[in-house]
Amino acid sequence: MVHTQDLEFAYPEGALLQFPDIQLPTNEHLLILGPSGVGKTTLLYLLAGLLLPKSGQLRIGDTSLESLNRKQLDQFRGKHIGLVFQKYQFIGALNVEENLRLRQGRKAGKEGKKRRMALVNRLGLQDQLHKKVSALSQGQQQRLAIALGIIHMPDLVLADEPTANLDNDNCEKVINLLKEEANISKSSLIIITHDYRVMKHFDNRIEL
Ligand SMILES: Nc1ncnc2c1ncn2[C@@H]1O[C@H](COP(=O)(O)OP(=O)(O)OP(=O)(O)O)[C@@H](O)[C@H]1O
Repeated sequence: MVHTQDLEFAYPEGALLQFPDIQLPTNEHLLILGPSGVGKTTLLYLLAGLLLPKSGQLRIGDTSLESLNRKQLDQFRGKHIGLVFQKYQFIGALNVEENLRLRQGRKAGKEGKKRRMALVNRLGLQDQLHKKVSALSQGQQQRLAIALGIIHMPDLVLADEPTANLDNDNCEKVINLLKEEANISKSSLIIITHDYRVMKHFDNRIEL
């Protein structure tokens, strides 16, 4: 469950950004739409605990993020949140499988391998496992970003502009993959975008 109330943020010398309240039950999906510059990425960073609000409350599951210090926030994010970012979070020196294994952590073991293989199969990346990330096509990198955001079965997946630069066909595919994978992982899903093509895929929407 994601719950925010009266969230406000201001960059140094920037205007005050105020965000509508969010109430998202477990396993549900939410689309946050808005034009460029309105504060979408800032809200996503607040939800991920990467920025701290000026005021307001933010709860994910039973945890109030404002009660955590930096280190606890990092630990909480690593375990409970999955990020699918505009700028991909790959380690270029590693191949696809190594990137995924690193994200899963040391304890993943046999179950982790099963999960990894099932996920890459569903995302059509099974033949790319031993390739360096830089050798993947843009579409493959986009699917790897989804895999990295969800492989650890987080409570909440946050996706920032996942359909940017995609044609209509790939836009549909990426949204469907995100929704399907979130359902399989029993993760709540929040997508932030200025891409109004995505609107029809979500009943639950907030406009900034
Ligand atoms: N690091 C920063 N320092 C100062 N101001 C910033 C910083 N990052 C963003 N801003 C400003 O805060 C506002 C919100 O930015 P944000 O990136 O959250 O918008 P956005 O809706 O995600 O935009 P876009 O769709 O173009 O990515 C904008 O006016 C932006 O110029």
